[in-house]
Amino acid sequence: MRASLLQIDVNEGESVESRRLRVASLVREQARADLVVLPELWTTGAFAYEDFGSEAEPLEGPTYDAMAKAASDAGVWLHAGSIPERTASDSGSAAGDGPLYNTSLVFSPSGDLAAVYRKIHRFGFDKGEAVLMGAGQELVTVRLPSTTLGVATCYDLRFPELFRGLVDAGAETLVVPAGWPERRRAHWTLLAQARAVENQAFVLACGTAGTHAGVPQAGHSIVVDPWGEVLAQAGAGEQVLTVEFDPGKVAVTREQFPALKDRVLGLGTPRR
Ligand SMILES: O=C(O)CCC(=O)C(=O)O
Repeated sequence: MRASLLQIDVNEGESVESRRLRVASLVREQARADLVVLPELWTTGAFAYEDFGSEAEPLEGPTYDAMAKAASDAGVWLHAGSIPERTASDSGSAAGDGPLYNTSLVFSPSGDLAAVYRKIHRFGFDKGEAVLMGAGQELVTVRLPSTTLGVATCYDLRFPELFRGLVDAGAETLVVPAGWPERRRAHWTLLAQARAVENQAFVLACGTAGTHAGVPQAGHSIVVDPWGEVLAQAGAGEQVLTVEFDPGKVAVTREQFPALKDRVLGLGTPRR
């Protein structure tokens, strides 16, 4: 399986529209890949909180259209990263009045929508995304011909129980688009390796480059195998990180070192 992670430079010097066009043409150039992965909130920038409202799109908005077409033009599975999604109000009366979500879109090689994942753990504690966006409620896996993807977004990487849920649902390749900041880059690499080792799964973690809203981005997108080995890691700038890997290695690793089978569930709370 050949995967290309597109570590996009997200900065205010480029309009959302130009970036969308540029990213679509970069996706089209990856026709030799089976799977292409984009970062979190690459239209606005994950820290550009002030733009979330004005740049939010309905699910089937301009980014959806551009990415569906790019996926089918290239004939690739495309995890199109995430968009700030504007939902309809609960009453359904006026499209666009409901909560925002940090929503990931996955397209099949024919450009059909294969999955939608709304980020479960919102970043910012009591500000930023945590107050501006709603929380997703559902774990999402996507069946590809050679592997099952489990999808998560950025801050989700810190919550191992989410990944265990994905593994229980059959995930073998964990895909994590992110807009991770440079100041916590060490955590990014460490957590990507930890999620791979503990779940005996591939981790494909794709971040952004550049600086937006005054926050330098970590870049250093990373691909880790089920044994925790780093197969490839990007540098700091915009980069296409391409790797080939054998998805069959997940089953082999889980068979040869069957730690997942030794899980003890329902341990409860410690006795005082
Ligand atoms: O957990 C972190 O350090 C970064 C998380 C983040 O930037 C995000 O989820 O947007």
